[in-house]
Amino acid sequence: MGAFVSRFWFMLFPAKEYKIVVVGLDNAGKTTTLYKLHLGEVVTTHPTVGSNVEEVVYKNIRFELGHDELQQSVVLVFANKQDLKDAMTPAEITDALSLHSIKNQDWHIQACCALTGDGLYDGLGWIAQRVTGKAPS
Ligand SMILES: Nc1nc2c(ncn2[C@@H]2O[C@H](COP(=O)(O)OP(=O)(O)OP(=O)(O)O)[C@@H](O)[C@H]2O)c(=O)[nH]1
Repeated sequence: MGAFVSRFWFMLFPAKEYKIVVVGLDNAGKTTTLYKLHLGEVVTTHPTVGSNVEEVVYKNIRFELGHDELQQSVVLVFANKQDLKDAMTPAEITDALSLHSIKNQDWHIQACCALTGDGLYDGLGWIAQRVTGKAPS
C-alpha cells in the first residue's frame, strides 16, 4: 500500500533531478556517506576504483550522487569523522580549504559522521534548500 501511494505521489508530483558530485581525499568517507544516504546502513568499504553512482530521493528531489564529473553549482563540504577526537573541526577545515575565498558560489560546511549518519541529511537539506529556494521544513 505504501509503495502504491508513493508511486502515485511521484506520478502527480514528479521529483526534480539534480546531480551531486562527491569529491574528497582517499579514505575520507565518501563511499560510506553515499551508502548511508542511499541505504541507511553502514557498509564495509574498500578503496574505490573508478566511480560509484547512487540515487537518493529526498524531499521529492532526486539526487544522483556520483564520485566524478566535477560540475560546479553549490558547494557543500562534509567535515566527516567528527566522532574521532582528532578530527579537524569545521572551522579548521574552512581555513584549510580557504572556503571564505569562494565568492561566486554558495558554500556550506557541515559537520557529520558518515558511520552514524549524523549531519548527512542536514547537509542534503542545505542543498535542497539552495537548489529549490524553499526553506527547509
Ligand atoms: N570513525 C569514522 N570512520 C569513518 C567515517 N566515515 C567513514 N569511515 C571509515 O573510513 C574508511 C574509509 O571510508 P570510505 O567510505 O571507503 O572512504 P572513501 O572516501 O570512499 O575512500 P576512497 O575509496 O579511498 O576514495 C572506512 O573504514 C570507513 O568505515 C566516520 O564518520 N567515522
